[in-house]
Amino acid sequence: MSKSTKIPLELPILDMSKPMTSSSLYSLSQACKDWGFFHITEHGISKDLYTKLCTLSNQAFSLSPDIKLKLGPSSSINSYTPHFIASPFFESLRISGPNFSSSAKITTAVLFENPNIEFCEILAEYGHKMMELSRRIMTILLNCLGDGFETKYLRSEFSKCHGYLRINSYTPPRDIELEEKEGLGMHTDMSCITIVYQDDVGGLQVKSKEGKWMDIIPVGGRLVVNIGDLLQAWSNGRLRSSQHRVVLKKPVHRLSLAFFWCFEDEKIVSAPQELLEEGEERIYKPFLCCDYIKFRENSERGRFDKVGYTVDGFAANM
Ligand SMILES: O=C(O)CCC(=O)C(=O)O
Ligand SMILES: [Fe+2]
Repeated sequence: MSKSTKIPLELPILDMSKPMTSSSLYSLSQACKDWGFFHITEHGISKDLYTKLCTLSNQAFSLSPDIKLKLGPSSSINSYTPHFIASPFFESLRISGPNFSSSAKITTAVLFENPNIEFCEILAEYGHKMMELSRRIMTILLNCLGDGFETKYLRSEFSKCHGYLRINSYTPPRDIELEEKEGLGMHTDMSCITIVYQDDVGGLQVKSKEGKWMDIIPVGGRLVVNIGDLLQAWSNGRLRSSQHRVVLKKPVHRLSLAFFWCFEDEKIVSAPQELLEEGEERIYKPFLCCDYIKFRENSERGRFDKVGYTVDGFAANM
């Protein structure tokens, strides 16, 4: 991979402690249409919680491959993605809701022989805070889509959403400075929304409509939010699920925490009639959420990269 030019992207920053004004709603709507990415601050997740979660996660990743492989990909627990699946430089641990604590217990019991109580408590706190944050962000996105949409759709469409956390660890090769490498290939997320904490190493990039890769520069205290395929389909393309990737440029370890907030498996994803302008057709056929997840998960290619394995390839009304 040749060196990519560094093009930082200016995205709106949403202060979660303040009420939305009409101009902040407008700039958020534009960013969701153009990029499907924005930042949030004052989100209620403390630096202390991040520091603890990152330290414990790094301890888990530093264990031997034999121990980590007990968690997956071929074990029934299946909460670990080892190197060489998404990329040679990427490995990942998954903690699932709604009971983050019990998911964390199972995972940490395998890793550390006994459940690591501190790790479990921190993962449960993080999981629950992310669930609440996702709901608050969805409320704002519904307000971007139209007057009264929050009242109409938040409960009826999004109250059964579930979440899971993927802790991503990137280990670049030593000679990385000679040639950049993809730590995580181009993909779209299968979620409604994803909330990402990236450490200060950076490397997350989003693809513009013109096909240029733009850098999402990490800034302390800010989280990245991006729209996933399920919400792109539900909003009839008004909220964009953009292709993104992670590029490794420096010989330093990188950690990220990606929280995915998704519709329940049995939900039929279909854009509400009210969202369609007069004469506008649905761009996606209504589909069962779990059928889409299966379509993506049945192949590692679909899970982590490659165009075609997106909701456009699955349900577009062509
Ligand atoms: O590591 C990152 O910054 C982003 C990870 C990501 O895109 C994902 O896990 O889907
Ligand atoms: Fe992603």
